Amino acid sequence: MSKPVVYEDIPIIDISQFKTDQQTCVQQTKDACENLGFFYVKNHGISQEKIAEIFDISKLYFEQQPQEAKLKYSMNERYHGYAAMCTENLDTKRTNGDVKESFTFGEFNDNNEAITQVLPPFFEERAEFIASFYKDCHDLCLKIFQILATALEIPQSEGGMHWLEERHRSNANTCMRFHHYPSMDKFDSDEIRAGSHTDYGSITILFQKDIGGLEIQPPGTDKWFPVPIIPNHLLINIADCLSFWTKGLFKSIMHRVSFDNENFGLNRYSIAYFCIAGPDVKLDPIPSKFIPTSENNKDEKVLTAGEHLMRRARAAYGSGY
Ligand SMILES: O=C(O)CCC(=O)C(=O)O
Ligand SMILES: [Fe+2]
Repeated sequence: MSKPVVYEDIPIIDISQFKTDQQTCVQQTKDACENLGFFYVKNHGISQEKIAEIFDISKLYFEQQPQEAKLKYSMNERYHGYAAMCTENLDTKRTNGDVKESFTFGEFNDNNEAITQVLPPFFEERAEFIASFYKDCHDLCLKIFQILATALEIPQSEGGMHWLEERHRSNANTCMRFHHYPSMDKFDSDEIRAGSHTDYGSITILFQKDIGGLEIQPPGTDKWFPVPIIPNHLLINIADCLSFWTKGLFKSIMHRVSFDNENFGLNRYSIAYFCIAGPDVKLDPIPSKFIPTSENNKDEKVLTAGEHLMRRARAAYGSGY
């Protein structure tokens, strides 16, 4: 048994080291994925100016667009678009709804056009910038996939360091979500900003700003630990598909966003980039010496990334979408 992890142990990975000291970078990342499934990255290549601008766009949208205009572009059947306050229960055992509103962007084409949804004019006017930010996020995920595939020592003949990238050639299910968690007049411990959940895709990049509240539950515990915001660092977490592909070696752990006595009166904004494999990509084990092989029952149907996503999204949004 590895030692219990606490939040102080959320590792910081300098991903520029993948070029200069690959062994250290790869080993640190592997340990982080096996222990906690959450880590910070620094020298990640996404400019602070762009991050500030994308937060400005998100804030302006939630603050200034009339509710009627938001609702006109409500989530479509692919869960892209606007989701009003309390329409999602990330913890499917809860029914009050998470105290947040969100807007989800699907994929963009090379002309910066959204291809899975019709964008509201407010975002259409800013589509070039939003698409370029989306691409920055994707490029960062591809870098992280190279590190993870290297860590797993996937044989060249099977795809080597490109094994994970290959499975993300289609970005059809990847999405970027703006969150606005509004302030509350009084602290109510029964309410939650985002109920406890694991993420559905491969990895998530989380951009937080100013106001904390994110908490994680280390594997094997029932305790929650706050995740501090570290300036200029991004938070990465392993999501379900990577846990399936590694048969649980990489951890997709429970996290939530809660109210506390200090933050309940403050608006919170965050942005998540959920990098998700192509819809038909199978979630069978990665060929790696670190992952035990078992005799697969040939008749057993292997779940695909798309099936897992739809199953989880349907549970969280109910039949409302
Ligand atoms: O807003 C946050 O900090 C986290 C949100 C989250 O975990 C999610 O939407 O999956
Ligand atoms: Fe999450």
